[in-house]
Order: sequence, then structure tokens, then C-alpha cells
Amino acid sequence: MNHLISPSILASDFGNLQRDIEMLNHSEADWIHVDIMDGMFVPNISFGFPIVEVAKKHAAKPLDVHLMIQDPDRYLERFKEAGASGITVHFEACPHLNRTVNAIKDLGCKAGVALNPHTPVGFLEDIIEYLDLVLIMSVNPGFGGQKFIGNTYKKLRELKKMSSGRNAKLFIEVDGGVDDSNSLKLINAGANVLVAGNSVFSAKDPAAAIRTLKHPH
Ligand SMILES: O=C(CO)[C@@H](O)[C@H](O)COP(=O)(O)O
Repeated sequence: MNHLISPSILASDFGNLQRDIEMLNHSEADWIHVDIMDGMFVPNISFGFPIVEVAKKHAAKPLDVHLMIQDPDRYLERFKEAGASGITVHFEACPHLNRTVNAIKDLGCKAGVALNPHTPVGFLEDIIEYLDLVLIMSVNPGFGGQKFIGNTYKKLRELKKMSSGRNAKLFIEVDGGVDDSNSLKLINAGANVLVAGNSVFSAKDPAAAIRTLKHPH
């Protein structure tokens, strides 16, 4: 599978969200990553349904919604209605993960599970076949612009090994501190979806930054 790019609008200019989404529509971005933070599961609050609805209204590409929230089951339907194509929940926030994953799929969305930097990939051993996507956090969730954590490469290799043969079509997404200095190494380690916030939206030419991530060398 050729890798996909999912720029995170957390780093976009909310005052010009329509403009930034239209830039993504015309770029080589494949998905649009939407970070939802509740101030409980993570120590930061990002935005909620109204912004997701605005993103959906202008987006020509699928919304890849990452819920950094406690007890996400309460809101799955609302995020689907707001425009999510895929919904990723945190392993650490879901005591009944199998039920949550089934609920996401029943809504017709791609179901993803995110792992914090300290959470072993092996915890997905008994659910890997049922997932559309696993998101490996390469920073502690809650903020954009953080330093990339190096044990991510090992986790990607382990996940790639675990999923091949059992779920070869799995999207293996990496999120946090991704830029053109580590993109190729991440892909070689097994990632097939790169999330990038600051390295895209802080660039002079964001579409060019996306192109570089799409064609790393
Ligand atoms: O989920 C998160 C942060 O919790 C990420 O999606 C970040 O928004 C990525 O931002 P950069 O590290 O690429 O700036």
C-alpha cells in the first residue's frame, strides 16, 4: 500500500479554516486529521462538533477523527453525524474496547485504536483482526508541536509484524512530531499513514510540505 498523508487541522489557522481545508483539498493530502481533546483524558481542550461540521462542509477528503476523550462511546454517533469517515479511540480510554470498535463499525465508519507512547502494541493481540486502523502516538497526546519519541520505530515494526498475515490491510498511522526528517524511516518501519500538524501548517508552503511527506527520499 502506498502511504497516505493526513494533515492535522489542530495546527491550522482556525480563523481561516475554510481556506486551510481548501488548501488540503488541492494538495496531495489523502485524509484530514481532526484531533478532539476533552481536557480530561488529555490536559488540553481542542474543539468540538461545530468545527468538525465546518471541516466536513468544506472538505473533499475523508475526515480522520482522533478522539482523545474519556468514555468515547457517548459521542460516537455525534461524530459520525458531524462528518467523521473514520473514528479512532484510545485504548487507554476504553474498558470495553471490543464493544466500542463494533459500535464505530455499526455506524459505517472505519474503526481505529490509538496507543499512547507507553502502551505496548501487544495489548492489541486479541483485537487486531477487527481493526481498520491502529494509531501509534509518537508524542504524549494533548498538544501539537512536541518532540518525536524514538521508541515509535520499534512499536511500528512490532505492529507491522503482528498485523501481516492477520490483517494485511490495516492502516498503521503514526502521529506526533512527524516531518521530512523522519518520514521515510517511519514508512520503512511499517507506517502507512503519516499525520502531520506543525510540519505542514507552519511551513511557508504547506502544500509543498505535504508533497515532500508524500514523496520522501
Ligand atoms: O494528536 C495529536 C497531539 O495529541 C497530533 O495529531 C498532533 O496534532 C500532531 O501535531 P504535530 O506533532 O505534527 O505538530
